[in-house]
Amino acid sequence: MANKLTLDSVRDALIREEDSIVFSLIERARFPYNAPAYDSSFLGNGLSIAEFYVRESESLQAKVGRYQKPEDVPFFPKDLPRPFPPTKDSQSLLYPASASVSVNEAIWKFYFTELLPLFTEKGDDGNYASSVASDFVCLQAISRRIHYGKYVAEAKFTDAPQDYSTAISSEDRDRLMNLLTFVAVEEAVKKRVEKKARLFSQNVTLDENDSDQTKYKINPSVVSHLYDKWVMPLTKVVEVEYLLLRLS
Ligand SMILES: O=C(O)C(=O)C[C@]1(C(=O)O)C=C[C@@H](O)C=C1
Repeated sequence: MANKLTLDSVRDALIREEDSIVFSLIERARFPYNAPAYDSSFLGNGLSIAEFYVRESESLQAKVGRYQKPEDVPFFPKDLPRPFPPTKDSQSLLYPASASVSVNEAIWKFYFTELLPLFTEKGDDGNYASSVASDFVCLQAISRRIHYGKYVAEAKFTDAPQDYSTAISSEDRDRLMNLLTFVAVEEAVKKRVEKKARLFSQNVTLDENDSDQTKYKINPSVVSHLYDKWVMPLTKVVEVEYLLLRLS
């Protein structure tokens, strides 16, 4: 995140994050759904391969200093080890009491139960390790994008402190939701991510007439659906929750 927080600079960061999300989904779509990777009885330790992989990966990443930034939110924050390299005390641009907001439980749920079956083929090719490694990249990219909502909220608050303070003091969630919603921006986001999915996931060949160019590695409309149904609504939840803590 840039040093100076403006709504434009945060929106630029959100746009950049779209690339990461689209590419991560394309990578995961190389493998079929692979149901055994999500079966909690498969390993015999009560955890699915996916959950085991994410827990262990987060533990390692925490040791080397990840999860110090408000947009990097772990899925399993309990008992994460402390980082052992000295971490630079980065000046957060956020209001400290609000930095801890997390909607990762909701992200975990929609990703595995609703999104994954939408963009992977049915089937089982045994590539469980590669599948869950790709899932983790998808989850982190989606989570980071959604938790950037904290910066969006801070920028909006700074632009109109009076309007927001009144709604925050009366804990008026509906008013906050109204204040921070820009329908035209949301429409543009949905169109842009669909276009990116179309461009990034086409088969590039040198033959102009090759019909392969219209075959996509992921269905572009799934990406706009992802944004419409989960990414933007959850970003707004993060914004509201952040703001409600903003004056505490
Ligand atoms: O750009 C903003 O103003 C945001 O709050 C981000 C976002 C989004 O998630 O893309 C969410 C709410 C707005 O209605 C528009 C877009």
